[in-house]
Amino acid sequence: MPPLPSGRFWRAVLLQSYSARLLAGHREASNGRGCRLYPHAGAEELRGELDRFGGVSVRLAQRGALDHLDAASFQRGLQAAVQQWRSEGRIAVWLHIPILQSRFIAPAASLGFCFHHAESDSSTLTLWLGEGPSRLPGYATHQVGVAGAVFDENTRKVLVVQDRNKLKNMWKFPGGLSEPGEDIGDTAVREVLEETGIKSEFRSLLSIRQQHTNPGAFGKSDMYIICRLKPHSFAINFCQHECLRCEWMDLNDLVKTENTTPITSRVARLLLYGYREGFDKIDFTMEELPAVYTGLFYKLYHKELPDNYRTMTGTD
Ligand SMILES: NC(=O)C1=CN([C@@H]2O[C@H](COP(=O)(O)OP(=O)(O)OC[C@H]3O[C@@H](n4cnc5c(N)ncnc54)[C@H](O)[C@@H]3O)[C@@H](O)[C@H]2O)C=CC1
Ligand SMILES: [Mg+2]
Repeated sequence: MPPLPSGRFWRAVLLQSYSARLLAGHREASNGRGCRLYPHAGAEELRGELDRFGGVSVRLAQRGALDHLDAASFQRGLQAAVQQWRSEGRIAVWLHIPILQSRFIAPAASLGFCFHHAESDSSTLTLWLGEGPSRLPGYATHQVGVAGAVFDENTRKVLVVQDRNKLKNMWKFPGGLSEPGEDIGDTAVREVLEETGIKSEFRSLLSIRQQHTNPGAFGKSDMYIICRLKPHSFAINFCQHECLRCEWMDLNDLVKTENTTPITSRVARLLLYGYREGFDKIDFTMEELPAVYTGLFYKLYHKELPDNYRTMTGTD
């Protein structure tokens, strides 16, 4: 074995393979204390960083040092590293594995690592090292679907579709799954356009349904949000892949029909109430506000109130 670095460097790691040896190191990272795996003989460097909770995050390289490392050597090296992290009081290890290095998943799992999540090109495994049960947060728990109730106040008609791939042909509002980073209102407007060809504008949020272990959500929970939209065009050109039928239906007819889903029926009644009594009675409107994180903004949805609520300081 070659001489090991001393001082702040760790004393022992070792991933040994035909051509690569990796040495786990310890150093001051630019943003605080960090951990680092140092390769030998030109193999690519692997880094780990400490997070603010006392966990260590290791990102395996997409290519390079690990290409020639076999699973057994990786497992020995990881085991030594875990022992070191444990002795240093680290509370957890986050191991990010690019999809092309997936052969290291099984050896990590045999050391107690579990999947935390996977994206299209990588998976993230975790190992809890702290006391008691793991306090690491889970990954995404819900999918978000958004529908648009496009209501034309002039004709009292609302836009409805029937899905093509359903066992029962029920009327519902056009909608679909939100994309990462997409605002709720933008999803509603986009899905309505894609499914029906109708252009529209976001007005308010009407209802949120939360349903668990949804079969269409890969066993996760489903948030189904219905927005009120105002139409900007009226000529229907619906998506043949997703929809069987699409039409402008009188709101009274949608309220009365049995050929609809319970939630569509309920929201149709909500719309009718808003139409009669004023939409301010049913609308959750949106306001964009600056987040505590510099440069970021968020959308806040709540019932519209008289302006003086913004400056109220107490109950008097
Ligand atoms: N109660 C209601 O009125 C209904 C509410 N929803 C809600 O709408 C949201 C999802 O909307 P969607 O219109 O379903 O999403 P979407 O508009 O994003 O469309 C999903 C597309 O993926 C396709 N697809 C789904 N699973 C597939 C698979 N395994 N293989 C191949 N293609 C597949 C579908 O045919 C469809 O074309 C959810 O939040 C759900 O709860 C959906 C249907 C009815
Ligand atoms: Mg859809």
